[in-house]
Amino acid sequence: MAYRVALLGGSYDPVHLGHVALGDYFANLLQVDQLRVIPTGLPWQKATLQASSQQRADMLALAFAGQSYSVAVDLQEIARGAQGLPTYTIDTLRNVRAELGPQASIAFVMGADQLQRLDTWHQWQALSDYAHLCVAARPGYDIATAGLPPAVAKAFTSRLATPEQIRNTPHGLTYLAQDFAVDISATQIRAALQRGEKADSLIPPLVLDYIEQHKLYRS
Ligand SMILES: Nc1ncnc2c1ncn2[C@@H]1O[C@H](COP(=O)(O)OP(=O)(O)OP(=O)(O)O)[C@@H](O)[C@H]1O
Ligand SMILES: O=C(O)c1ccc[n+]([C@@H]2O[C@H](COP(=O)([O-])O)[C@@H](O)[C@H]2O)c1
Repeated sequence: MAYRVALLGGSYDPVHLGHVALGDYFANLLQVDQLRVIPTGLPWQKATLQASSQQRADMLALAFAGQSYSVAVDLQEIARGAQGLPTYTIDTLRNVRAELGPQASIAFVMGADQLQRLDTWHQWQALSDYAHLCVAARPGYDIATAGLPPAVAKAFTSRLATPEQIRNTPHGLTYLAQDFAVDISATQIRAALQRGEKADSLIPPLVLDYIEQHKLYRS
């Protein structure tokens, strides 16, 4: 049987329980051999990040420690960022495809907020040449295809598939987890921490300890 991996890219400033739930959801749905979490290096569409690359990677490892499935933190985007190269998902997918070979099932996971702006991503129409696109609904973001840019709606709905089809195909299909509903964002957490609140219902305990030890997000 071909190798199966789900990729979960993000800024993770900081990682939160929404990310862990997202990883759990698709790791189980797709019965992956590995969940690969990939912190961005230079996320060109985001304002400056507060935590360093090392800190974001450290927090990710703590957040996903002890899951029942295999998890790896992939530092390739941080390495490219250190060379001054912007983080383009297409580059990451090309690298993972070259690493795992043509038969592996590779699923790139994102939230509904990113699907809504997928047509702004670098070479977005080529993403499906390398991976499946798996999207989770997110409170506050309309996932109905009528709310998507027409080209995204067309590309996404024409390739909708079942989890089984995604598990058994290398790339090119889409999936929408409409029942996913976790109302947590890193923006909300940064604001809470800045106000001196603990945000302990939103962040894994080991990540909260790390944030306190390193005095992150206080200003
Ligand atoms: N609560 C959530 N529900 C569904 N998807 C989510 C959720 N939180 C994050 N994601 C998805 O996880 C990926 C990484 O998200 P990111 O690290 O930017 O977190 P964020 O909470 O969206 O951060 P910020 O508030 O700083 O924009 C993105 O694809 C995003 O859509
Ligand atoms: O490739 C792009 O141009 C691109 C543009 C915006 C976002 N992304 C990716 O989408 C993922 C989630 O991004 P973010 O900003 O929500 O953390 C992360 O892996 C980013 O690198 C990718």
